[in-house]
Amino acid sequence: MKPILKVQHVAKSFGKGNKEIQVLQNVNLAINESSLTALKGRSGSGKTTLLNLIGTLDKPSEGKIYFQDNEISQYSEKQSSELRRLNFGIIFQSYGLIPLLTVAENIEFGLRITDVPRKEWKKRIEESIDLVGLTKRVKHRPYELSGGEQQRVAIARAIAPKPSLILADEPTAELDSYMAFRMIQVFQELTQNDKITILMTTHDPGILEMLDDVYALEAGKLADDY
Ligand SMILES: Nc1ncnc2c1ncn2[C@@H]1O[C@H](COP(=O)(O)OP(=O)(O)OP(=O)(O)O)[C@@H](O)[C@H]1O
Repeated sequence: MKPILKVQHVAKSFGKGNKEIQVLQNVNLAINESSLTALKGRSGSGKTTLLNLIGTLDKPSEGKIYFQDNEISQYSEKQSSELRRLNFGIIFQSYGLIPLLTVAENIEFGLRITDVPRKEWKKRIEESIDLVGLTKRVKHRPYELSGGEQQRVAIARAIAPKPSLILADEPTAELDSYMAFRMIQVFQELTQNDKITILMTTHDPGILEMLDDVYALEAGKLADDY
């Protein structure tokens, strides 16, 4: 199978001089197209930092990242935002929902910036809300929802445009074990039916066996044995 995403010898440090913190060291990954992969590791091991580098939200200090054979770690701000807009769906730990908009409007807002034709928006909104099981909450605003429901809206917003790559930071953190299982099943269906590649971070040992690949980060390095 062909990797859609390659991370080669990536290092990341923050700060300078004696305040420098080395967060990632010599990370190498090859993520296959249409696979569901997790990065696991303790809090502070560098999972979010690595996801941010892959999502072109930050640049590595060393090494290269390729998406569909393009070296995206070299992209300008403009190229990066275009790449994210058209190819990536990002689920942040903080959800990033817009408080004044309803569930459906939040998802529509996500679709607006993509190249999905307007006539398809309604169907995409309905489908994605149905997939995350929030049909009865369409007209609610984020503050009227539980943390887990908000997390599912963030998932629906990322999947509605059917991007090539979904990067999901702890997408099941707020969900109970049944709902976490359901969401991973949805991710499996997206990889199989829509050829979407999904890279997620997780702490949850209960879902690891549902994934195609699991990489373990330990203090900024990929563990040999995972
Ligand atoms: N902008 C930054 N400046 C300085 N240090 C940072 C910055 N971002 C992250 N770090 C440090 O990098 C380390 C890894 O953080 P990161 O958020 O990637 O870990 P994580 O594995 O995602 O943790 P968690 O599971 O708690 O989200 C932490 O020690 C953190 O303090």
